[in-house]
Amino acid sequence: MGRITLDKVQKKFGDVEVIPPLDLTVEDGEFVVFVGPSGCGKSTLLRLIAGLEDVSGGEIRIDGNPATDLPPAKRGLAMVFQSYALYPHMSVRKNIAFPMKMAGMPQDEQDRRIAKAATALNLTDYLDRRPGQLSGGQRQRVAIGRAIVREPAAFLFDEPLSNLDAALRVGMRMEISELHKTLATTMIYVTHDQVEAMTMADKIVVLRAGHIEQVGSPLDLYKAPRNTFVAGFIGSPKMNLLTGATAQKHDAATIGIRPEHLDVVPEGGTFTGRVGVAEHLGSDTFFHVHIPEMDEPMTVRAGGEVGLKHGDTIHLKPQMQHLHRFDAQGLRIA
Ligand SMILES: Nc1ncnc2c1ncn2[C@@H]1O[C@H](COP(=O)(O)OP(=O)(O)OP(=O)(O)O)[C@@H](O)[C@H]1O
Repeated sequence: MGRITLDKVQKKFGDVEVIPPLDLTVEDGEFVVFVGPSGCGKSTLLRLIAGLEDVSGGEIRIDGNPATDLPPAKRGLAMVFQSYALYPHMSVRKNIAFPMKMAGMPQDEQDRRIAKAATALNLTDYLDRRPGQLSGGQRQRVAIGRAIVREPAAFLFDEPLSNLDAALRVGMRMEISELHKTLATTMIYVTHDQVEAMTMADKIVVLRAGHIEQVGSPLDLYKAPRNTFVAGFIGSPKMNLLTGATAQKHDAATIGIRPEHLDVVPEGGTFTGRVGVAEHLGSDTFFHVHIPEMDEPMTVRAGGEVGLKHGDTIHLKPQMQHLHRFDAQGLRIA
């Protein structure tokens, strides 16, 4: 079990309200990602759920039971931090066993759970090493192992991969997703990396200044962002947002078109501009295009290799079925 509900949960630090009253339900077994720019309150919200911060108002329930006033250890949740928080002088086995030892669990049960976690995390050959003899990715797996053996109702991850290099991040991302499928336990995961959010989440919660801007599946958010903030935040590279006469032509204050929904055409097209930067990746080509009537360069993602270079003229045709329209308040027009 691991259904978590937040009912008007609020957090103030002194006079500053970091999280205005907020409602959210995380269903049992769901993988939920909190995403948003730096300082939007992702970690604070996770720490409120964990019990590492006290709420200033509202109620937290775990599987229907009031948890707002429970200390962290009594909530049945396990938190995994970016900093690993391993004991350097203890072996991997002892690090993983630590919470079970503290709880006074019988040795044979401890051994069974360690063996199971080590198998799930490919750590069996490293159990007698110390953290200093492991790579960053292996250390993070030990930290996850220590969470698994507690058999928690939910795992809470606070930017667990941000200390790893890019290649390792991709590997660990997949390992955590696999682990979620194996364990089928609720996971709440904080990141500012929207690619992590898109690839791992069942449900993404987009936060801005402590407010929930939108909750939905990755594809819901990609296909129908509720406002210009979500439109600009989800998707990589970012959606192009155009205002002025171009938007007015479509009865909108702002229109959005994703880089992958602009076709490079030999002539004509809706927009004609000059290539600023061209990034040739082989699989894709990204162009940053200067269009005379626009303030900001437009980003274009062309599939495969397209042989245009800096200074060349480029003609672009938006795929009209993928145009997003927003009103003067930045809200999506249906
Ligand atoms: N202990 C504290 N005392 C005062 N203000 C705090 C405290 N902890 C966090 N804040 C403030 O609360 C806001 C939200 O912080 P939080 O760490 O939750 O953001 P975040 O979205 O996780 O950011 P990041 O992605 O940079 O880690 C920030 O403005 C931060 O300065």
